[in-house]
Amino acid sequence: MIVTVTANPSLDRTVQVRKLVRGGLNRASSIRVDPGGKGINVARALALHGVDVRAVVAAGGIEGEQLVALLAGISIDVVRVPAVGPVRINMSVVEPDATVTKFNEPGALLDDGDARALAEAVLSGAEGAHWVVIAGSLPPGVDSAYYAGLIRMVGSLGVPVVVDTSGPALREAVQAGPALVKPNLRELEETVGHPITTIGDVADAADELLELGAGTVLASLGADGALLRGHDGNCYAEAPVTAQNTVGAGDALLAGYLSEGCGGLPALVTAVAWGAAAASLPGSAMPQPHDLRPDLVRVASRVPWDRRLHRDP
Ligand SMILES: Nc1ncnc2c1ncn2[C@@H]1O[C@H](COP(=O)(O)OP(=O)(O)OP(=O)(O)O)[C@@H](O)[C@H]1O
Ligand SMILES: O=P(O)(O)OC[C@@]1(O)O[C@H](CO)[C@@H](O)[C@@H]1O
Repeated sequence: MIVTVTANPSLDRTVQVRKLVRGGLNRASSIRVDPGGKGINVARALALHGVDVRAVVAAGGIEGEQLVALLAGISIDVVRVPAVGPVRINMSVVEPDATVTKFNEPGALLDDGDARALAEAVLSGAEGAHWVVIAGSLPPGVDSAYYAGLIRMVGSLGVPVVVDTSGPALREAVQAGPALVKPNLRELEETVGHPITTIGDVADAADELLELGAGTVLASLGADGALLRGHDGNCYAEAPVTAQNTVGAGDALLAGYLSEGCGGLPALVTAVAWGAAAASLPGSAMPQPHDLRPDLVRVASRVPWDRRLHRDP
């Protein structure tokens, strides 16, 4: 069983427009709502592939009820900690050329009692789990050391932890020694404090995370695929697809990696297939088995260290 933790979930509202007019009236031609937040997305992707998964989520208000209702059709054991504040709504505006403009709310204040209840809900069901996945931002009111503390507590149960977060919480979480960390390019740059332009730069930044305390680094590079770097080596893979909406692709990548229990290159190949499939789907839809195109995944026999990265804004 895999346990995911989402301290700051969301309802992901995706609005399609014909043209985005800044300062003007934008009429939507279609909308969709997905249950969101990184840990929730990892759980959705795993459940769609038959993996036994529990999602522990702090979810208050009627938006929290809606979030749980949206998850009802998927085989996830949802453990809801009824937080005081309502679940946020994150909006993506999509233009016909697939440009996505995303607005993430900070989320409602999570008070000390809620944060403690969330940690207790994680710990009470973590023993014997294959992984605990801590993913997404921290909501207002929660100390940046919260994830680091949770990693240490879960680690003391002998359960490996993966973390995917951002800002000061990411650096502190890495120092707590998670088995795996999944940064994207922006998160790598903010953690090491300098720009990254090539795959070689990604490897150097990943080395800094390994030195800080991470067991392995799965760096997601958008259209450039992903680099897996550990103390005993590295591998690189990518899959060219026509992207429709990349929101949640990093969560699908991570879920794919975890679904291959053995790690290493086979897990990276699965991860990239799941990430590319998510990027080619609308909204923050997670891929199902029939969406996957493993035939598109290219594994580099030699990592192209000097290759310059495509960058999203
Ligand atoms: N345009 C694309 N073409 C092909 N594959 C893509 C594209 N965008 C993303 N991917 C795949 O999805 C993975 C995750 O993408 P990315 O690095 O953008 O994640 P992320 O920033 O963590 O996303 P999110 O936070 O929205 O989940 C990449 O490693 C890659 O395998
Ligand atoms: O604000 P955070 O917690 O960093 O990210 C939240 C979020 O952007 O991440 C998911 C995609 O990875 C979305 O479902 C959600 O809207």
